[in-house]
Amino acid sequence: MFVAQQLTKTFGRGRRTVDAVKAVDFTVVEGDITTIVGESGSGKSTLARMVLGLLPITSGTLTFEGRDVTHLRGAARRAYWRDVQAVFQDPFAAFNQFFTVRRLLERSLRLLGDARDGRQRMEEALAHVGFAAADVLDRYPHELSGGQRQRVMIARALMMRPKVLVADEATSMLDASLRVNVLNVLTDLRDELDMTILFITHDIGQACYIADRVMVLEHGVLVEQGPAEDVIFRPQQEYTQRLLADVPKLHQLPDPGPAGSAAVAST
Ligand SMILES: Nc1ncnc2c1ncn2[C@@H]1O[C@H](COP(=O)(O)OP(=O)(O)OP(=O)(O)O)[C@@H](O)[C@H]1O
Repeated sequence: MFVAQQLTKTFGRGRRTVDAVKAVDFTVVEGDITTIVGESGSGKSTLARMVLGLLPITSGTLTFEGRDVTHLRGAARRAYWRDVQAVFQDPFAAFNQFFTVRRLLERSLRLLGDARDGRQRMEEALAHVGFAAADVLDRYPHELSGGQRQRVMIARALMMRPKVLVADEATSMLDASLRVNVLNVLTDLRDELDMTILFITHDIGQACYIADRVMVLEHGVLVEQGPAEDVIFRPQQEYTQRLLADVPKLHQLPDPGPAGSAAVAST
């Protein structure tokens, strides 16, 4: 679906440059969940934003379904965004707190222009993330849990009927039980709609949970990539081994205090 060759992003000029992504080569296969994993600052979001056409690419090439999409602009970029949709980390940021879910989704539908089947699209998209439209459309953001908000954001992306969903730390702000719920939504989308998903996370544990393929970024360099079972069970790089060594620590259950149980109860 995507082929990236020597994809590079350099921020700044002169001596004050940051090489955020350095000559990265990769392929994203249709119908796969491909996870980009790496520590904070490794260049994951920069890479995702280049793939989304949100950040100019310094050098290298990116193709989507065989077409060059390295430097898209204007109408071509808007057409690309119908095929390639994003879900970001903070579902709060995308919500206007005075808008119901219906109004939020209707505004997105208007971007489609001719949306005669809008209502059907909305209901279908909500069903894909496990909501009955009647249960959620008239709710305000504060009436939804973090996981529910993130599922609404995924539904909003799905209304465009994209071919690819880019999820950038889309589960990072959720507690463990809600996170699994959203990860399961993503695997269902792959299984039921054959959706191609690019999932960005700092947590290799989540990559273990959902990925078909894993790409490991270290300081902007793609140090390891391959089928998930190879990268996770037979990591070749010391950096990947180190990320994997942290998994049990990350997934230890926190002390279940009153706040923790309240968060789970509100799902
Ligand atoms: N607009 C920018 N201007 C200058 N440097 C930037 C800019 N955006 C990112 N960087 C730098 O590029 C590098 C990669 O950042 P990026 O946000 O892609 O990493 P990340 O792996 O997504 O990190 P995190 O998980 O913390 O979001 C970092 O050194 C960062 O400081």
